[in-house]
Amino acid sequence: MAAPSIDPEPPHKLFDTILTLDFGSQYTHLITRRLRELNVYSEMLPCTQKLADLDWKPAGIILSGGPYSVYEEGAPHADPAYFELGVPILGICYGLQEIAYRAHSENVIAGTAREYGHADLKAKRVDGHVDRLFKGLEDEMKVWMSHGDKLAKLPEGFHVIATTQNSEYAGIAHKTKPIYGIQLHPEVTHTPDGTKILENFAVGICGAKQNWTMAKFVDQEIARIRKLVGEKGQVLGAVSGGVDSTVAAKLMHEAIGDRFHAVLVDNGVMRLNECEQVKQTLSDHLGINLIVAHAGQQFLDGLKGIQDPEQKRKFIGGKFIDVFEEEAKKIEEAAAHSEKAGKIEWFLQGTLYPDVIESISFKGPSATIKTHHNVGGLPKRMTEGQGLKLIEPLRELFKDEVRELGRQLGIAHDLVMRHPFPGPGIAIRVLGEVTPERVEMARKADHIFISMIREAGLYDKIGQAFAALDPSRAVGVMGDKRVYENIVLLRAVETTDFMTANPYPFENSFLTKVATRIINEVHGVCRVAYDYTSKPPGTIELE
Ligand SMILES: Nc1ncnc2c1ncn2[C@@H]1O[C@H](COP(=O)(O)OP(=O)(O)OP(=O)(O)O)[C@@H](O)[C@H]1O
Ligand SMILES: O=c1[nH]c(=O)c2[nH+]cn([C@@H]3O[C@H](COP(=O)(O)O)[C@@H](O)[C@H]3O)c2[nH]1
Ligand SMILES: NC(=O)CC[C@H](N)C(=O)O
Ligand SMILES: [Mg+2]
Repeated sequence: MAAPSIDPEPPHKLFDTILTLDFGSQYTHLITRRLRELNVYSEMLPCTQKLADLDWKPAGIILSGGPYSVYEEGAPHADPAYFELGVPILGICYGLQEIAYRAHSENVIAGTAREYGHADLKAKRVDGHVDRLFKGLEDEMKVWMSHGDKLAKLPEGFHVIATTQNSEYAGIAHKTKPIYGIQLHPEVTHTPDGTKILENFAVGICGAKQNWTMAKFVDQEIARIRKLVGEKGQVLGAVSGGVDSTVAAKLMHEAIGDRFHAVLVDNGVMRLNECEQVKQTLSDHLGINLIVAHAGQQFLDGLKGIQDPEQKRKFIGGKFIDVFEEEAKKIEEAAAHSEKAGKIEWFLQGTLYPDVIESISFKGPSATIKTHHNVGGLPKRMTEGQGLKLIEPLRELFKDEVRELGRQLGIAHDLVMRHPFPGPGIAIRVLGEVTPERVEMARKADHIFISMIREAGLYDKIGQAFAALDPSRAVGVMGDKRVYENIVLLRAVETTDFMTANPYPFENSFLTKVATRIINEVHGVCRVAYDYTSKPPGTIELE
């Protein structure tokens, strides 16, 4: 995982920020998402974060849900100092139980029945009106619950602000301090009024300004990069033509112009005409100084004989660095006698917030399913070997925020909405051994599939689609002749976060047309199959 970059003025110092302390719920990041959708900036930190180690003051604090029971040994607890800070606090589910438990350990017990799913919540009226947490939500509302523990008693100094049939204490508030607790999950879409509750907390109660906008972020980020890099600093960036690296590159170009050097590695396993197209888009349309390093042969030679997916990924990750290191040297040598002479000090990376969240989440990094080449090792060996410092302008953003940022920067719709494409490219879509002939078959099939998806107007409805080549062969009859040829696997998924995904439900007739074209046009293929596996248990890529 990327090392933190040096930030002179990170967003939490520029915007009113709600701090979300993560107690391990599956939904914690959604709290941050919902707040940002309200234009309120929010960051998530593990529940073990001590207030004294925080160098900024949050406008409010949210304690998330979590899988533990507050009363069990080893259960996590928030630093008591947050309760002395004087800023509003909202506990959600485990967070509510944490608030009650710290008042008295007997306040929370195991419930007799788990409450999982929908419930009808009634905000309680006091002197004729509901609490300000439920402002504008006077009527009964549908909410979503997921808990087994419950409050046995109301903590001292609190009163009830909402109930459900099963939860006497579905919402509580301190009588004099701005401390709130709710048993329901406002962050999930199954609670339709949840965003309003979060807005009432963040804006109404914490007084956070709703000024987190992409336009403002762009200006601030450009200023931040200029300050960080200085007047002469040079930045190297690995740019794939994918959304993240293109947006990061454009931002960098806006900030420092030609002192930014983008390098695209033609690794021999890119899609049809991809390198030419990326070069054209970046150089001609976006004005970015892009160098294409033609290293296809090196990659394909090194892949010879490798069957194992992890071995392929590791080889490709390592080779990428070799090529970048060579390019960095070449750029420095070429500039040696010009006014741009000097060492390249910085390395740009398109790290996104989900990567950061995964590394700081209380649950800890997830088990390694596959080594993503960029996360696995690229920056570390790169930065250590070359003594480069990392710069990560997107590390606070979610993917759809990056897309929005791309639009703000004037990047064309097609590029902004482009499906992700993994760094190891077609090499992990040719299952088993990678040979130039097999890469070519997968490449042609992929091109036909994607073109037909575009023509059918389906591209933006699909999260990611591609064709892969199976390592086995099948018998067929073509032109009255027996053939024993290759099998193409088509995969297309609907997903928003790429963590979970469902197969895209194409019409049969569409898939039949795609299969016919692939068999007719891609020499060496006699069968086409569609992959119906969701993620989990499958992953999006096949290797
Ligand atoms: N062929 C390549 N040449 C140079 N850099 C690459 C190449 N492939 C991947 N990278 C680097 O690896 C990073 C991670 O790749 P990843 O696919 O996650 O992001 P992306 O390509 O920018 O965007 P997307 O997720 O939309 O494909 C890229 O941001 C880029 O820095
Ligand atoms: O840059 C990348 N380098 C990699 O090594 C890599 N492996 C998978 N992916 C992409 O990550 C998303 C999730 O993929 P999986 O479900 O296969 O893990 C999907 O979008 C995949 O395309 C990669 N991206
Ligand atoms: N979703 C949650 O935060 C659950 C909290 C606690 N583990 C319970 O079962 O009640
Ligand atoms: Mg990519």
